[in-house]
Amino acid sequence: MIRIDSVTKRYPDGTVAVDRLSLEIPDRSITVLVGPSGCGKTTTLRMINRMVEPTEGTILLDGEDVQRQPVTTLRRSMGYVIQNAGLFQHRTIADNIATVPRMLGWGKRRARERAAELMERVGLDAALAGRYPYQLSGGQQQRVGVARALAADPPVLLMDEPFSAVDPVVRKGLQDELLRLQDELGKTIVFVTHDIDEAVKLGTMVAVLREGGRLAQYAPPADLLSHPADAFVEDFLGADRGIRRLSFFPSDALELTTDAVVSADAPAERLAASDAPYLLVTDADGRPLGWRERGSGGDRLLSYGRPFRPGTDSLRAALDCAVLSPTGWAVAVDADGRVTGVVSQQTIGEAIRAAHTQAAPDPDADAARGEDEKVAG
Ligand SMILES: Nc1ncnc2c1ncn2[C@@H]1O[C@H](COP(=O)(O)OP(=O)(O)OP(=O)(O)O)[C@@H](O)[C@H]1O
Repeated sequence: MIRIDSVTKRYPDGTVAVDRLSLEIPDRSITVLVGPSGCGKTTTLRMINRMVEPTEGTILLDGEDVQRQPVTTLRRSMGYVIQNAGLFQHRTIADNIATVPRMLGWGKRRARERAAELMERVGLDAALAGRYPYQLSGGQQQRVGVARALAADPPVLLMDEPFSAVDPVVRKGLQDELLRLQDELGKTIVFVTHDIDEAVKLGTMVAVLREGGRLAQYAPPADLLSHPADAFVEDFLGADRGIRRLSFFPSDALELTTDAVVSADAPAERLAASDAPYLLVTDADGRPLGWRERGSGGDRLLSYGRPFRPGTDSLRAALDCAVLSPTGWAVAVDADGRVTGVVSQQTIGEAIRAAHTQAAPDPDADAARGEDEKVAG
């Protein structure tokens, strides 16, 4: 939908912010531009809606050169969200959200209804509608920023470090919310961040830029983690690359066992009969209570840690549960929190090896990717 074709931006003082950048931004997905400070992310984003004009190259939207489109029409098709939300401080939350619909000539009532609908969509309490931005938390303001950008239902959303100014917990909530919203709305989102974890979590495609505004790599996040194009990308991805990549593998193929799971009200012989070193004890509803060490007297139970949900959680989550568990076994539960089985670190290790083998790319595909990268770079 958006095609950036050999675009360069040289500012009047001679700074080359973006250097011959080419990217195909797929329709209805999140494409993340990531890289160190000053590598040209914001400049690239602003060239898409023509807040900055390229020095060379073209940007096509649905096959049409954005330079040939009137700026107002272009910007109406693109919501824009920035860090700290950039809200109008003297307008209420509802009026902030209704800004673009009102500009487009919508009646007051319709605009207000739209604002209410969007507040619900982005998880804001309707009671906040009459407040002013300073009366909201940073995270709430950021949600208003997203709602405002979505108000006229533009097909494209440009987001420039939208979640950078909030604390990590709020940030995670906003990221989850964006993914949920995107599932519902299917916008074409271009998202700028300097945080590689955010990029890997949100992006369908991730473009890593390096200083001087050059493209270092453009790939889906799992490929980025498994095959960084060079030392710069590898360094930028940081530590724990292997572990982080496990987030892209599902945990539902893990072989669970119920041999070591017993109900607290099971007869004592059942506990004694098992030769497992640890037994997971559940309550009458099948929810986990803790681990009992074989041969240990009394009712003392070891913590079962945090369980994982096969089908929803990744192999990374399952491994984390096993690593955190005092027994080395992870506990699997269903949506109601009832135990469906347990799995050892060793079994998880085998599943990881199998996942890596399945995911190993064939050499031809690798060679093709190398060519693409050369073209893109
Ligand atoms: N109006 C301008 N005039 C001159 N140079 C500029 C201008 N705007 C940006 N630059 C320079 O262009 C380069 C790229 O800036 P840009 O803001 O696009 O980077 P960025 O990757 O978004 O950075 P950050 O992560 O710090 O926001 C930087 O060296 C910056 O100093």
